[in-house]
Amino acid sequence: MKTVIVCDAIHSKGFELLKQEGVEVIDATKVPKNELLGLMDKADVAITRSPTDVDETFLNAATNLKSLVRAGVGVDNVDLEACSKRGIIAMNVPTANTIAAVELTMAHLLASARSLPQAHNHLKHDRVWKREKWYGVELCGKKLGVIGFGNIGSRVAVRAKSFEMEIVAYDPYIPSSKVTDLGMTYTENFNDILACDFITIHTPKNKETLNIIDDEEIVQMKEGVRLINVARGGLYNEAALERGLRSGKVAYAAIDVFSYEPAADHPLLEIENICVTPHLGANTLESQEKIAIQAAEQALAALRGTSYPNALNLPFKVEELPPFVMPYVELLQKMSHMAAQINKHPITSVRLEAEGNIGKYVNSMLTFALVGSFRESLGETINYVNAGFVAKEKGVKTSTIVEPKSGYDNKITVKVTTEKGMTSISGTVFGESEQRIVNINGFKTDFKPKGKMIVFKNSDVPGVIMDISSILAEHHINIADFRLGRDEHGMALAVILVDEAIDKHILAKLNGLKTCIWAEYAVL
Ligand SMILES: NC(=O)C1=CN([C@@H]2O[C@H](COP(=O)(O)OP(=O)(O)OC[C@H]3O[C@@H](n4cnc5c(N)ncnc54)[C@H](O)[C@@H]3O)[C@@H](O)[C@H]2O)C=CC1
Ligand SMILES: O=C(O)CCC(=O)C(=O)O
Repeated sequence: MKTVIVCDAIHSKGFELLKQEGVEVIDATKVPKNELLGLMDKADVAITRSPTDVDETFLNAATNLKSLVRAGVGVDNVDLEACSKRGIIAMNVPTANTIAAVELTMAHLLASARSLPQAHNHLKHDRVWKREKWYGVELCGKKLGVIGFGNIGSRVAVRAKSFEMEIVAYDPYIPSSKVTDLGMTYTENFNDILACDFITIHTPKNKETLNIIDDEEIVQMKEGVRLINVARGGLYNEAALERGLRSGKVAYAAIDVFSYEPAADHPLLEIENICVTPHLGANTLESQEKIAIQAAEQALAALRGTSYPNALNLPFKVEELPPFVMPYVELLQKMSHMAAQINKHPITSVRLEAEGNIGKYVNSMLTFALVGSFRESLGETINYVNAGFVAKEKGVKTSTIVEPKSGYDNKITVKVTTEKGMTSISGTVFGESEQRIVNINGFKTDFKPKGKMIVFKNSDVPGVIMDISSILAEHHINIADFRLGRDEHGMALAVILVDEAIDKHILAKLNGLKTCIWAEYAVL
């Protein structure tokens, strides 16, 4: 039975879904993080949230892990490269908590304009009714700088615009029209953001965005600027923010996320003019239910091996490959697997050549050639995520090239080179999905890449077919199909499809025939 470990709290609907499907579920949501490691080797799939760091320590303990579902958006606490090296497919759940995070940002934006928590505490806890102490500012007519105009940032902007704010958006990775079509200002100049009255950030946390607001930026800001962060701690340098707040340059900060969490002892909590929440961006009932269901569905799909929704570390996006490419991809993996079976030596290079429209997709397709080539020696441990890493680690050279057409609308050729030489196999697809291997090592052929087959290279002299068939008959091996290709140098190459498996003794007898150059066996 397959096992899913749930490392952090998710809505009960997620647990129900997993249990309905009959998988073993380990509920580790209340297990301390140091004890969690002791359970990780049991899991095929793990579901995590922000409290669980998926780092080398976690992954070293997760010896059986095939997939990981981060039940949320941000993957700054998931070591994607370490996952890829281990062949672990990492997925996130990118949109289920968008509205929850957007609405919390709006709450923080309003709180920051009116010092809501401070006014609340003054009345409720200090029992002081002092209206003159709590003068705020209006959002209407003010400029809101939005850094990162993705799912959350763009929706915050739309809501803020309805409060009659003027929106200035900075996001170098989107077309400007995404902003301007909404009647907002797009800028490539970060200084335009620094000139705003309110600034909110909605980018991932990475090398580029860490400390994107630091002392230098705060110096350039307006006196009395208000800063909101519902994305990740550290995007605003926390020490710089503290200095800005203490000096009064920053009038107010509203912060949901911290560079370390839990952050109950964080220095920012000592500051008066700040509104803080303990990473509540995703914490609405609606969002938690949606995330848990989607995370469970993704975990189940991964367990079935049928799909990997929102996979983050596949070297290609399956959904971006047009349907006509899919049979080629499958054919390529089979051809590469065949090449590795008939040339069973350490692989030194894998080259993919393509003719026709299929040529546009050679780079994505290379992964499938690598998986096929390594399948023989590495079995199921090789997959689409780690194939590139394995090739690099083994020093296997890879290349792709688009060639002019040579008679087929589309043709792919994989050339697998080992210490003993190169094996070249070409294939094409007839109609929508009829896969055919059409050439092996320069010998024309035509057969479906399926079943048990002997590949036999020989001197093109009379009697060879009889010699082969009598050895096979002697061992009660039925021939299902026989395809012969000949060249102009007196050589021939036969692909003999057989009904029964060929063992090494039969193969040795075939190789012992006087006319045989070599004979190999492959199963597809
Ligand atoms: N507080 C919380 O509980 C939550 C926090 N988050 C955080 O919010 C972040 C944003 O989430 P979404 O909007 O869903 O992600 P998204 O991927 O839809 O949007 C991110 C945007 O940031 C932009 N971006 C990337 N690098 C940038 C840079 N250097 N400068 C400016 N823009 C840049 C991207 O182009 C993209 O448009 C997540 O990465 C996550 O860390 C998300 C959900 C809940
Ligand atoms: O609830 C969580 O795990 C945090 C949500 C979050 O920060 C995210 O989705 O990026």
